[in-house]
Amino acid sequence: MILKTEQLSFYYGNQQVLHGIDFQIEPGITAIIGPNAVGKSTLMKCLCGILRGQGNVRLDGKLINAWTHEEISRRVSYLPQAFTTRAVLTVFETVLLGRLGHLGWHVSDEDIQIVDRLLEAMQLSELGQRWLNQLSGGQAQRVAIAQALARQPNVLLMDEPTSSLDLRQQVDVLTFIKKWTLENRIATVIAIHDLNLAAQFADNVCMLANGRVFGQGAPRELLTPEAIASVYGVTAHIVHENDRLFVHVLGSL
Ligand SMILES: Nc1ncnc2c1ncn2[C@@H]1O[C@H](COP(=O)(O)OP(=O)(O)OP(=O)(O)O)[C@@H](O)[C@H]1O
Repeated sequence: MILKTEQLSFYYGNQQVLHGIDFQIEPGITAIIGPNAVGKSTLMKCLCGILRGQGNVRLDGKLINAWTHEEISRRVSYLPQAFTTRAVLTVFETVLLGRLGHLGWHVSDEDIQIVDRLLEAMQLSELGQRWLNQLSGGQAQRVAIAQALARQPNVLLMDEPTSSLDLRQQVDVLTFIKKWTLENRIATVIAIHDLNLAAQFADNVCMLANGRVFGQGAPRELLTPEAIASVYGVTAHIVHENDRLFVHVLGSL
């Protein structure tokens, strides 16, 4: 177990958003799914210590409050839903910034190799010298993902990392994130709306409803018509084909 919550609750003022969440993250990919405003981003922010709720969050068994900010940021990389920066930087420099925690007196060959590999994987090699403010939404999102990976964390938290990407990019980027997760034996948590992508790439799914964990388990166990109806209020048909699971949404209940 790398990251764990015990009876985690969170309030914004008087509004309780998370209600006693017990959630465990193992190496591999965990998808957090659930309707709008259910608390996915809030949970992600609690997992990396940006927000502090009631109950416990444990990183490598130790309470998150007991780690310093630097210690957390060396282990956990968090990619927020909206990546905005006014910094005047090129694409290459922005991804290299992800190496900040690793840099010694100078930028090593290894740092450059990692940045080059990530730029290539995110199909950004041609754009290395482009200014950040000259990118499309999808390109900027891939720069943010490359920077998060460049930090080489033990835990990678990504809030809707494919929301601006076209169909091909969604698949290519998630395929690379999965490969990176396995290669580095890390735990990657992805908040995502697309249930088909969650089924395709996640080893584990955590389904939230009303600020609570509705269920956690393998996509096949969790993504049933009954669960989808109960959590999203839609009727869905599930098809199993060539070891893959497909969710067809038929309509609102
Ligand atoms: N800074 C804040 N102050 C007050 N309320 C907030 C704040 N951030 C989020 N909320 C509220 O908390 C609830 C959960 O928001 P959160 O962003 O965690 O949901 P989400 O599941 O990530 O939603 P979405 O799928 O729409 O991105 C919502 O009702 C939201 O309006």
